[in-house]
Amino acid sequence: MIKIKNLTHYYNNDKAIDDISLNINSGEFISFIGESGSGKSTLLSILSTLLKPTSGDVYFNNLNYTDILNIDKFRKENIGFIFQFHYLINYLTVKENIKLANKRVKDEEIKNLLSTLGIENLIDKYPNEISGGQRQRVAIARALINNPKVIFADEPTGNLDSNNSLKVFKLFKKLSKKGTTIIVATHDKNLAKMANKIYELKDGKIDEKII
Ligand SMILES: Nc1ncnc2c1ncn2[C@@H]1O[C@H](COP(=O)(O)OP(=O)(O)OP(=O)(O)O)[C@@H](O)[C@H]1O
Repeated sequence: MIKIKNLTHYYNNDKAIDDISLNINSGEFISFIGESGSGKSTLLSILSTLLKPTSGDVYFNNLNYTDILNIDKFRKENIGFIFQFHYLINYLTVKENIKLANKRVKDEEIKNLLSTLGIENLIDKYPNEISGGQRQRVAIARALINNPKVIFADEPTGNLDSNNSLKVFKLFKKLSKKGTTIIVATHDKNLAKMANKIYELKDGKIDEKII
């Protein structure tokens, strides 16, 4: 589904990604681990179309990223983003925040999704009225509302306690079993183990495939 060929990225003269080639199949749950600065965020930014690599190619179902004509449409149709910091809008309710991703979505669908995430009772609350773990689940709901084919999650549990972190990774596992491709960067080796495959990055290279 995602094919990475000889991907290299420099920030000025510093090499952050060093000639990575990799294939990711549809429905796979992949974790990238590695020390701070090893290149995880850079790699996820490139794979999720947010950053153009210095050289190399990324294909999504054989479509080269460089050939995407309408990037907003492509992202909306294919990609869900989850970051460490949730970026919810404080003056919008949970429901309104989710509607930002899709104005036409029905309230019923939002309710169903929130219910799978165990937070249906928060639908009319504002972000500052709910906990950090709940906010992260709202951000995940927002990423899921368009049924993306692939979800990119960069340190999605970085500000969550272990219980909420586990819930998030269990949800990823469930989604991948239903066919969504999940690509996560995390520092947490134990959580990373819930993926089908773990790749360790070192100095911008894939150092080791753990599973
Ligand atoms: N915007 C930027 N400008 C310059 N250098 C950058 C930039 N972003 C990252 N880097 C550098 O690129 C390398 C890889 O960083 P990256 O953030 O991808 O690693 P990471 O594994 O995600 O780290 P962390 O776990 O701390 O988020 C590091 O040497 C970092 O300093």
